[in-house]
Amino acid sequence: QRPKNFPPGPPPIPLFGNLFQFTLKNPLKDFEKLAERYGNVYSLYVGMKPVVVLHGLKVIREALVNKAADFSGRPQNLVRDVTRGKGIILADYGVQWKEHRRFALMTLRNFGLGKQSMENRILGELQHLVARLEKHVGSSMYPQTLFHDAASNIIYLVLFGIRFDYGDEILKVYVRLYSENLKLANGTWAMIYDALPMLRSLPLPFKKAFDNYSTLTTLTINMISKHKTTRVAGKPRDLVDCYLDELDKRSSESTFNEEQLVAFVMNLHIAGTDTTSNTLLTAILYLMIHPHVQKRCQMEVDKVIGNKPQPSFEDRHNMPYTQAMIHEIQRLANTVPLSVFHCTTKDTELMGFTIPKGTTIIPNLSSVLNEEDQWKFSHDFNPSNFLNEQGEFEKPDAFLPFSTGPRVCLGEGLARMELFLFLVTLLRQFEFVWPEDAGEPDFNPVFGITMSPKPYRMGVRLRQPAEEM
Ligand code: HEM
Repeated sequence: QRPKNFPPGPPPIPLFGNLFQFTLKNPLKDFEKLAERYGNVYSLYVGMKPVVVLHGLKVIREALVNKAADFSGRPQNLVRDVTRGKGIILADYGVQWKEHRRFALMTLRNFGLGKQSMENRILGELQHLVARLEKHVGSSMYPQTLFHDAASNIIYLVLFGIRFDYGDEILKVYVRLYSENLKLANGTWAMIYDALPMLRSLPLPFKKAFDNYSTLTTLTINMISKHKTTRVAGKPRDLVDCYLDELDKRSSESTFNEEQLVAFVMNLHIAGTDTTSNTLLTAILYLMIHPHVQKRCQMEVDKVIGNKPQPSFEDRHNMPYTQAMIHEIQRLANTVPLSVFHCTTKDTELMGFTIPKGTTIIPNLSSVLNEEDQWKFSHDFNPSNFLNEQGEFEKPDAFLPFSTGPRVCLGEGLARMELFLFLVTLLRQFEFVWPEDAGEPDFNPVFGITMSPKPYRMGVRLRQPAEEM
């Protein structure tokens, strides 16, 4: 029985709710169909638990922005149990979250979003990436691991000021465990965990998420301990040093403590690796299949960067087409399609429906990124979605890959800087081609909390700047 005046939805079956109505391989189409049938605010049952899905820009903005205080909690589920609500991503909408979010934003800013240091860390990593790609010039390679490693290194450079060699064994463990947990978190077993609490103590595959997290915690604690041995209080080199300085300043009642630091570090690593690298992988896939878009970006890159040794983030203001291409990639990559789930913090109302406190809310960001009346070309890959009639870069309101409201992605600034500097640097030096023997490209992504393109090979060629061609 749905609560009184609750959003409508398909009838659930006892115990399992609406679980069997979804193609677990990719439920996004099912979400689409349900919105057509029940409207832009509808409900589902995951087991016995009601969940409300928000579809389209208008509804998502109404909840996450206009009624932010009511809709910015995080629900109780597998991921939350694994992390015990520590850190930022899954913290309740309360003091711990607020203090850590404010600290993270401020520190990321001071370390150089808009200033030099962050940019230098990214550009430094890119030199390693370029050197590695040069080894593959004239042949083809699978870029997945390399891009993951590079994105992970950037977060590590921000957190600890260190990087791992590509293919490093510890890095492999990190990336594997994080990726496994991300896939587990959105898969069948996570739903079964949520739906059927009586199964939670059994040795079923969701136990792996707890084991993985425990290994990651130990690795992170070791990293922090090692970092402390070279730290000078009051002279921060990176984000972890800043946190330790903050710990020295705060009283014992503060929400800042060592356990939080471990979760905080892991949060930023997990949130910043798969998201950025999967977006980059999507970019290269589309650019290989649309060589005219690749070429047009390269012409713009050559014109604006000229003989400068490296691009800078400021250059984006003179590169409307490349900016449009990157945003269009983010729209289609749909990297975090269902956002991170929210939860109501009190009994509330939305679009005339009543939603009780503690209800899980799924903001379907995918529905906004593909919403027909919001985009000139909602179904195609077309950078013109982000260009006005004068060819200037323009960002429609429905560009929400980072979500919106107080929980909006905390790493948006860093991610945007990474995507720009990565793609401009790579397109400047290389041409990427779809290998002749690679068959038909598959644009259907692998579904998860973060979506990734299916593994593919990319052909790497060295290129000459346009004026020399
Ligand atoms: C293309 C790259 C990225 C995309 C598409 C992306 C997307 C998102 C989305 C959709 C959310 C959920 C927002 C919500 O709950 O409404 C989120 C949250 C978050 N992201 Fe990102 N993200 C990206 C990169 C990053 C990076 C590089 C970092 C690390 C610095 C990061 C850190 C976070 C954190 C800490 C949160 C939780 C915020 C909170 O709960 O207050 N993200 N991100």
